[in-house]
Amino acid sequence: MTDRSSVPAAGTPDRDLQAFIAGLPKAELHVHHVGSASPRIVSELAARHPDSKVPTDPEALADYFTFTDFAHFIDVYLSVVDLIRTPEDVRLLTYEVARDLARQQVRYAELTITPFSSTRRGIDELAFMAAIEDARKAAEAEFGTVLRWCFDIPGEAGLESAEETARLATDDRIRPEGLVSFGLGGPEIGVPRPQFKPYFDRAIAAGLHSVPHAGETTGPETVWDALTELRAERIGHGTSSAQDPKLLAHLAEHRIALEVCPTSNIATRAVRTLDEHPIKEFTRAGVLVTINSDDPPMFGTDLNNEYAVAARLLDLDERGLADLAKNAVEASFLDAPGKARIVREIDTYTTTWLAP
Ligand SMILES: Nc1ncnc2c1ncn2[C@@H]1O[C@H](CCC(=O)c2cccc(C(=O)O)c2)[C@@H](O)[C@H]1O
Ligand SMILES: [Zn+2]
Repeated sequence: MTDRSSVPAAGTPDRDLQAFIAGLPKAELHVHHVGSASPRIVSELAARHPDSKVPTDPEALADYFTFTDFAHFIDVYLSVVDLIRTPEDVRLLTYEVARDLARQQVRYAELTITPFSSTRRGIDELAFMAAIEDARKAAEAEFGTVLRWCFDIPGEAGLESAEETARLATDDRIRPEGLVSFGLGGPEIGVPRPQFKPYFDRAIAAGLHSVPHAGETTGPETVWDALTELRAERIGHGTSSAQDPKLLAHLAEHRIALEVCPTSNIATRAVRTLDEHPIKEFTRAGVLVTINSDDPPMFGTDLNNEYAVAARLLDLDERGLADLAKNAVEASFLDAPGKARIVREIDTYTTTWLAP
């Protein structure tokens, strides 16, 4: 067995609670498209492209997905991005991601996609949009899981990537029907958030929600920048918010949710250990916490495991877990009837589970 000691095992030894989580209807708000490629899909694509340094053997892949720091994680991430070369690769990846989400009883997911990374590698932009939309519609019809898109700027790739992402997200002839939000990802160090303000302004004017990553690998000032300059409605990670009580109070007062991804933070070494993760400080301050998986196969996790980790860190029972699932529904960009339907489902499931 490959050593994955940097990644925590399942968060709780309580089998009943794990079974409850497995069946709990959920919403996933922070999960990356390419970062969700299963080991099977990655191996298959790597075998198809022997020039790639990505291993084809699943055992070797687990080793390959062990990261020394955040920069190393991004290097590895981009080597997987390099495997996706045709619209059919994009369609297959998207459809398989939806299948994995459906298996975990995820009813609704906002998937972060970086279209710049694909168009700059030569995939035709309209064929790219058609591929994700085709997969979205097939997944909804076949699995009942509703997918929506967040297009993110890979900030380290510079303003050229911001311009391209804004163009693809706002041009009516190109933007896909499932697009609901606009994001910013990649390394934060040396990539100040305020420079992206004009692009977020354009996306917001076009009706998109603002959901940048911030405070994952830098301090709380980055989260403030995301709020004031990029008009963030939710924050990706926001881990360092715990260092600033005024910021926590602001997030709580304005119901700005944090998209917390505990195992990701350990795997990329943004946080040292799970026990040092500030999630408890967030809930204590009254911040709306949502639980997410980020890049699940790369971090040896899935959304169900993230709920198990949260149950341990926050000492939650079934009702507490159901409340976490409802937080994600509340913070989602689903319409009101859609939210009410999933909340009802969560309540019915929980009541039935707890009935004597
Ligand atoms: N935990 C995470 N935290 C932050 N981001 C995360 C996380 N997980 C996944 N991502 C993704 O990583 C991408 C990074 C891509 C990037 O930096 C880059 C730089 C230069 C060139 C190119 C290119 O494509 O040519 C790409 C982001 O866009 C984001 O979607
Ligand atoms: Zn992320």
